[in-house]
Amino acid sequence: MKTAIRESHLSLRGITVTYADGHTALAPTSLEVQHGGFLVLLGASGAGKSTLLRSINGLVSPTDGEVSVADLPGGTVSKRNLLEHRRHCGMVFQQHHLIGRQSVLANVLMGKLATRGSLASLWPWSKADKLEALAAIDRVGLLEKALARADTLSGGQQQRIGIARALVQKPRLLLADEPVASLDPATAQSVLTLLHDICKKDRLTAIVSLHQVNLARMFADRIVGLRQGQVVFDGTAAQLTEEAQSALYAKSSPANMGSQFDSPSQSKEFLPC
Ligand SMILES: Nc1ncnc2c1ncn2[C@@H]1O[C@H](COP(=O)(O)OP(=O)(O)OP(=O)(O)O)[C@@H](O)[C@H]1O
Repeated sequence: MKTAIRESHLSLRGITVTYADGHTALAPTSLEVQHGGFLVLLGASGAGKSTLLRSINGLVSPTDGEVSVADLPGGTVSKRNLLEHRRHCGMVFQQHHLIGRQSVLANVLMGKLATRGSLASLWPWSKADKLEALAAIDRVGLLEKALARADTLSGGQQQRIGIARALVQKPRLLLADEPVASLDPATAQSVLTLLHDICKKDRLTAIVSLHQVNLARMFADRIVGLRQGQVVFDGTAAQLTEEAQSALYAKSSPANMGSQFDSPSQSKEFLPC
């Protein structure tokens, strides 16, 4: 087990999530995630992709199991080191979670609160902080928009700013929950290309949930397929045959999961990690 933790960036062992209403969204799930990999989570709506991502950064407390991170003091994520874990864990959301009436720069600086604590927002940002935020905005190609209101940007531009906000945190692990779900196909591909290129250049470990199988095939080093809370596929894009893809999105429920999974995914409130 120790060897696996040393070689992996992230180890999930028997992570299980049953929500307060009795829904088991994630059956016991174990995964070893290697350093610097670009792992894509696929699965139909309600399969448990967001639940898995949120279990990793502690936005959801697993009912059972543990998450271990190679470079985290203590190794296993617990209440004691959760904040430290989140400092190194950037998150990109489907709906950006930008504050529309604030400037792009102010939104990106929010990413620094993960490393400084929320009280930092009570004091003016230092010049060094602003320069770092501007550098992150430049990396996503939107420096000329730094002083524009966030709500004047297009959806694709807003998602680029969401990426810049995660980057300013200097994460080691980047989690992205359907980051391109609300974009048109061409914009989705260009935003995902940007995210992929940055992760590779900075050697970030990335776990990205997607609905677009074609994009997963294009960018993933590894695809993990979830179906009704269980891992039913784990392999490369080449190994995801048409048959495996059909099985991943098949409608019928596994016998042991019951009808609790028939309801559509509910909307959820996310918080930055
Ligand atoms: N807070 C919650 N309370 C109860 N059930 C929940 C909660 N959040 C999610 N669920 C349920 O858990 C299951 C998995 O949801 P989850 O959002 O993880 O799936 P998903 O694969 O990310 O779906 P989507 O692609 O639609 O976002 C679904 O049945 C969903 O309704």
